[in-house]
Amino acid sequence: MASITLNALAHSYVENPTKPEDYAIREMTHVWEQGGAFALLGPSGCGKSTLLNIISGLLKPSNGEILFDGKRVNELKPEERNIAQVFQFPVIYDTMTVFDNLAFPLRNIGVPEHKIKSKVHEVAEILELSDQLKRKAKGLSADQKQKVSMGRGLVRDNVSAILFDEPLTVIDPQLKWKLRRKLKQIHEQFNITMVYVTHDQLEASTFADKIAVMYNGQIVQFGTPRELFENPAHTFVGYFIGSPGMNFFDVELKDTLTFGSHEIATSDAMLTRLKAMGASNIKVGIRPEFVHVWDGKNDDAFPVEVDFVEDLGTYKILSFSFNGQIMKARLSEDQKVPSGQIYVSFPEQWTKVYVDEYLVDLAAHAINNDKDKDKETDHAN
Ligand SMILES: Nc1ncnc2c1ncn2[C@@H]1O[C@H](COP(=O)(O)OP(=O)(O)OP(=O)(O)O)[C@@H](O)[C@H]1O
Repeated sequence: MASITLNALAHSYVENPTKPEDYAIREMTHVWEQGGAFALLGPSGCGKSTLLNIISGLLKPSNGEILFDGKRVNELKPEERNIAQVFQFPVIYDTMTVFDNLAFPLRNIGVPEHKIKSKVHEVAEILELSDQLKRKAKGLSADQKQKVSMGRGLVRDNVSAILFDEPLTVIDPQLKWKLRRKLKQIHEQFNITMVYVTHDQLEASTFADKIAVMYNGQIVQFGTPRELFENPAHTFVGYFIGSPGMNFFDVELKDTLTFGSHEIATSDAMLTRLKAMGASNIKVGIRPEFVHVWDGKNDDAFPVEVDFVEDLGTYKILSFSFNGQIMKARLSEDQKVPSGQIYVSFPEQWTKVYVDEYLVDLAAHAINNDKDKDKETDHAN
């Protein structure tokens, strides 16, 4: 087991990178703590595989360091890093038996045959492969093959971490949840640091305790599934997490925040902060789940026009036009289906403000200010 630290890490596939867009990984410092179950979540092309390959040693980063338990491993070859990697497509030897496939990494490093036998049986038991050990791998189903791939990582005692790169891509949907549960169980049993790469928010949140959301070569937020949902640190997180994603609209900072002729309720502390920042490019975000749809007329709410209502079985998604922009609200099953002009409001607690796409987090700002004050007091003493 190991903690994995990325220290001022950056990577470009371009020979002489000059601008941020030249980098597949933009400079980042990040820690995956020892023994955690993590997900790296982001859309295609955001840099997930590049980052995994750098950690496992298949790719040398252009800048920065990778540390396992605080020790630099940049110069170590993949086989010296004790990292197991499970890819989208199972990497196994079709002509070998399941037993021999699982034994392969141990035979490679000269482990005695009696130890191999007990380890292979132990891992096969956990993966529910015991009755397949004598079979040739060729005849296995895709999910069984992927389990063998995982098993090849788990047989080694000295594995520091297991990296999963979209491991369920080739698995039938009805078997996915089974394998996901297996992975979770393996994590609990082995207490190994696991990093699970995916573009699927459901896979990420069912597997991981903490998710790193990646966008344009950067980790824009690292938090629990709940934190990502309730307090997206970047507009991309709001948009990417949730179904449908967060509503965003551009607002202007005057005496208050305005959207067209509408005033958007926000605290005085927020207005003071935005003015102090000299903020322009301001967006307000609210999740469809938190938009309040009133049953009747309400003078304190915004009049909006219903566009259409989508019935998704246990809930409905209401699309409405507010100041010419289409937004969404989630209605529960028993809520009245509205039409025509209706009234909606945005509870202040769930109305988030973003400047240049990043959340203006007053709570974090207050903590940092307190820390700065403590430092000043320390210096004064
Ligand atoms: N070998 C390569 N040479 C040049 N550019 C590359 C190479 N591999 C990846 N890239 C580029 O680096 C960026 C990040 O790619 P990467 O494969 O790491 O993203 P990803 O998030 O894993 O995407 P996907 O889910 O599609 O695999 C992309 O713009 C991609 O085109």
